Amino acid sequence: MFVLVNLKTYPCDPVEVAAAVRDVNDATDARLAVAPQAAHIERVAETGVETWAQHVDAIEHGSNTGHALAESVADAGAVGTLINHSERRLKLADIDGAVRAAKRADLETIVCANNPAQIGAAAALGPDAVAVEPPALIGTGTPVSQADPDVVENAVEAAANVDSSVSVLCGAGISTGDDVVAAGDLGAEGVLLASGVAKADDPQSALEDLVEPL
Ligand SMILES: O=C[C@H](O)COP(=O)(O)O
Repeated sequence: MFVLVNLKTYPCDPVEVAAAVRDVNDATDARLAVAPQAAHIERVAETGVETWAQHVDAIEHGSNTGHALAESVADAGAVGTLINHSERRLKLADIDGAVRAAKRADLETIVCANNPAQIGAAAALGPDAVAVEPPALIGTGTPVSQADPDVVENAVEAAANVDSSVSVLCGAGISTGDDVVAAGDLGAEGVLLASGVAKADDPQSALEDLVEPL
């Protein structure tokens, strides 16, 4: 399983969490990575953890003030990027452009979507993976893999119907090892999570519990 920890803009120490993700990754068969804010990518990547961006824009070098250029994110140390996270929604054309920009910079891509229908559309854009996240469950601690298993199974089916090479992750409310196992049982190849680790008093302990059954 792939466990991608999104730090969003939570007031955690990104380097401390990154070091915990790195150490737990080294002690498990699961693949763990972290997605810090853009301003923290370089410091996080220096810990040796697999580092992802939270977003890139559908742009090239040029006059794009305030945008996130895929090449700059890669230069800072990211190896992949989320696109169209529920908290950073894009228009369809911009999702397509962001996937292309990420590929140009050799970044792995995960396109997020709200539901299985959107997952099918996202898979058609040719990302490496898609992630289904019902917005109503994000940050609630109620795991999508248990509260809404149909959405995960239907997302897996929707992606496979379009392109069987596109992996499917799920996210929202996932905070325990049982939640991750349930996601895998529904056909997800990974999970996207945030508050369960970024808001934990002891992120390393939270991560150890997450991967313990894997
Ligand atoms: O990117 C992560 C997802 O939005 C899930 O967030 P959460 O684990 O806090 O529910």
